[in-house]
Amino acid sequence: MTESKVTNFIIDFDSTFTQVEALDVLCTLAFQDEDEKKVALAEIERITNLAMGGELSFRESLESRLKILRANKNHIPQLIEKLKPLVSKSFIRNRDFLETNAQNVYILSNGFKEFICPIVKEYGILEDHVYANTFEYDDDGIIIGFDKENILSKSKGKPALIDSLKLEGDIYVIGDGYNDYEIRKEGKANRFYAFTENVKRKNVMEFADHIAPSLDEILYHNNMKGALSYPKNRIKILLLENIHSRGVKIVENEGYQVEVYPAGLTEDELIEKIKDVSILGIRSKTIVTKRVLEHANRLMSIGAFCIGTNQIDLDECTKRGITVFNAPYSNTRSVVELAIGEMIMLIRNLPDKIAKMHEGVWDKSANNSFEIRGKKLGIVGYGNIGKQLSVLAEAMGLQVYYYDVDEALPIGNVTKCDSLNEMLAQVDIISLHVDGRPSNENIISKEQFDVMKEGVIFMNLSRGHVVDIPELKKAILSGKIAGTAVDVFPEEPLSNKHEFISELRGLPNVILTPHIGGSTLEAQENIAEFVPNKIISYINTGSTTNSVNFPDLALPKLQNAHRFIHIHHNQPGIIAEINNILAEHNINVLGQYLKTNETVGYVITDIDTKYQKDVLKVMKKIEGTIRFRVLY
Ligand SMILES: NC(=O)c1ccc[n+]([C@@H]2O[C@H](COP(=O)([O-])OP(=O)(O)OC[C@H]3O[C@@H](n4cnc5c(N)ncnc54)[C@H](O)[C@@H]3O)[C@@H](O)[C@H]2O)c1
Ligand SMILES: O=C(O)CC[C@@H](O)C(=O)O
Repeated sequence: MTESKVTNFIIDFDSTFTQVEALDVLCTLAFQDEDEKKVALAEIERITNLAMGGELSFRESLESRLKILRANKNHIPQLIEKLKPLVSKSFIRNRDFLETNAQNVYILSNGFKEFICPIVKEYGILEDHVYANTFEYDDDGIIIGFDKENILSKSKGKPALIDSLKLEGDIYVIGDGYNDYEIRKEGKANRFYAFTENVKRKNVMEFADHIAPSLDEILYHNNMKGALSYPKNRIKILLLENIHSRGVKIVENEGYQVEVYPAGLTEDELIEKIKDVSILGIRSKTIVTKRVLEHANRLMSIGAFCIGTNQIDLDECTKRGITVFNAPYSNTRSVVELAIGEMIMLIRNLPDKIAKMHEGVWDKSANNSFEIRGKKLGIVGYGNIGKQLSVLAEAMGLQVYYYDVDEALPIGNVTKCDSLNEMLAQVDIISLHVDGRPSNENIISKEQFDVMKEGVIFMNLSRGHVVDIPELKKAILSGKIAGTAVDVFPEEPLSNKHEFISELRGLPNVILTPHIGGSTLEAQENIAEFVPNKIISYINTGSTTNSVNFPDLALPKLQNAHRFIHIHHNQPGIIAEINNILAEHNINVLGQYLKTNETVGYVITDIDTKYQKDVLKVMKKIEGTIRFRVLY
């Protein structure tokens, strides 16, 4: 029989087991007056940080803090109730681990047993494994000090206490403070994990054997079974192009390692960055090419924080088992509002009138100024935006015509056209809302401009490459087009610092906008909520609902089961092989879900939690496997 090696975990309480410093919370209870509370809190925090950073002896800090506090016995039960929901998230998640390993888990704190014991007890931690100080009270129950004989009330108390315990096996310390590191420094522990889930102290992290943003990370690092199959902090997410802070918050709260960059990246820059990235978030500027994907060994998912996904090589993503999500509806209204505003501006000749006013020219006249009411609007691309525009335009008295390559049922009284040219020939205002598929390059070129009516208003808020720009310029200069609004361009600057170069600059009655059709705060916030939630759901459950390139599978929450997620090339026989392997390993299947598209098969199998782990290797080796992962 092989002897199992014992590992003892020595866990700090304040800001490690719980998210907060208990004495700070006690302070908020002890002071009724808000101003007094503020001053006291700031002072207590200052002293705590000095001690945690190793700049003040622990005893001095404790004495000063208790003096400021003036708390009493009656505050302790209230404090316990306040602290209970503030246990660190990863400790709450890993209650099973703490309970199962109670014999080797110790709390070692310079805090006080009176509030620590009732809290950690709920996580299976044994009362005689809690080492901490105790309060001293006066006759009125006011806290006046602490037991000065307790080794933990003294400087370097933690290493001395560990020494006195004479524990067998390895000693791993988990804490956020310098005094936790001191145990390792004094040679009384084999390893020190700087715990950063709640606070990050530079001068503690620099001494750590390992920085642990969660308890999950520590368990994973030690090959121990925790609540998560993979610690979230190991999942790196790169968010480019100034994604709204709401989205950044959501992924940070999920525990991912997040890097944010305000602009797009060039192909080479992205290749450099993508190597250790598991999730990439972009908007319309960053082009995700096959070459980029060849360097993206860890990439699981891409979030397009917009509608268009033409900037991503979707086929290559699918072949590599990378899911892509977008926000198909969040900014549609913003685009429609801009289109309505611009058609009014253009038909009234406002861009030129406004420019003249800024030059001091008062040009009051009705010449070439019209209402949009009663005019014919032609919409190219009757999708989500095109349809919404048609509804608003009709409500404003326009007669709406549309042309779409796909069968699209008309809404309201709009007129469907059978060909693009047929529509272009009869309308007064043209608005493009097609998607960015490569075959849409220059769908509006000389031939199309030629069939348009004289003095037409022309707008493109879809994608830059769909319009032949030199031909557009000719049509503007010839007077064929009376007003133009362009929001999207074949070449767009990578960031706000780069110059916008276009031959459309300086032309008459032309509105040029920097691809802001969807750039309203409402839209950006909606997108920043929608996309991360889709990705998180994919990572946590395997659900691919609304994915742009993957078979659509909405999966139930995982309960008392492990989930095998198998992505493979769509070829015959794989599902049979998966099931043969499961049968050979005597695995009890609780549920199975399968969907395929032309490129990949996506099979989810929920199984009983007890199984021989060697099946994992066998599953990965099935011929045609692209990716395999397990969730629990
Ligand atoms: N300017 C911006 O900031 C901004 C904001 C959001 C969306 N967009 C762009 O607007 C466009 C439309 O968005 P959506 O959400 O309505 O997309 P959508 O996919 O819902 O609709 C596009 C429609 O265009 C049709 N279509 C494609 N090619 C066509 C062609 N050659 N001729 C006629 N019809 C064609 C499709 O069949 C579809 O019905 C997309 O290109 C999107 O990227 C731009
Ligand atoms: O915000 C962006 O960069 C892109 C907006 C728009 O083109 C979209 O596709 O949604």
